[in-house]
Amino acid sequence: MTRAVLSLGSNLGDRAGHLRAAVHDLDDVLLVASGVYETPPWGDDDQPPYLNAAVLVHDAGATPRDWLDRARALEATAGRVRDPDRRFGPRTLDVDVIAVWSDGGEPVLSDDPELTLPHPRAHLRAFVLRPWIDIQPYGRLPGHGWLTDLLNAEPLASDALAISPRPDLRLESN
Ligand SMILES: Nc1ncnc2c1ncn2[C@@H]1O[C@H](COP(=O)(O)OP(=O)(O)OP(=O)(O)O)[C@@H](O)[C@H]1O
Ligand SMILES: Nc1nc2c(c(=O)[nH]1)N=C(CO)CN2
Repeated sequence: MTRAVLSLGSNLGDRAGHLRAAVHDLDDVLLVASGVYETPPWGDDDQPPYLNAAVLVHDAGATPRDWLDRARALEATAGRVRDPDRRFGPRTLDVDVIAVWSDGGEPVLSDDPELTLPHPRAHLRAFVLRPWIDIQPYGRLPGHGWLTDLLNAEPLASDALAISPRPDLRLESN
């Protein structure tokens, strides 16, 4: 049995539609969805702004690997095409497995390149932590500490200032 935080991002096509479709697809495991945020591109400036959100999901039978498979399936449904020359380039939908916890609430740690847990760049990304803190205000990023501390320290504090809530684009929560 595992819980996971997944991060959702889109900056191509019907951005809000891609996020909504992903959340709809996760309906059977969804505990709560964050607000939607407009965020400047991170890691590759020459692309449109993203919409980002985060979800907390739970499945009695899911292994950590099942969450990755589910994330990939959601990206495929959104027609994501990978450009090998642009690692952080534009995409219809990006779903990352940010952190996973076992039944007892212990964080799952992994250095497997196929599924690194927690996600190796989550602590650098205000676009991940800002939505996440909506749904877990007392949340901790395993190995890095409280979300509040991470978001209130540089460089993320400055990045967070450039993030705009989009209350007009609410996602469904169960
Ligand atoms: N926690 C994780 N969540 C999602 N993918 C992961 C994770 N750890 C390792 N990966 C691997 O990373 C590879 C690249 O994933 P992807 O193409 O989504 O990267 P990206 O979204 O461009 O970059 P980033 O992972 O930095 O957001 C995938 O093949 C996947 O197996
Ligand atoms: N703002 C923002 N920037 C990104 C995002 C994302 O979801 N939001 N995803 C990326 C993929 O690695 C690269 N850069």
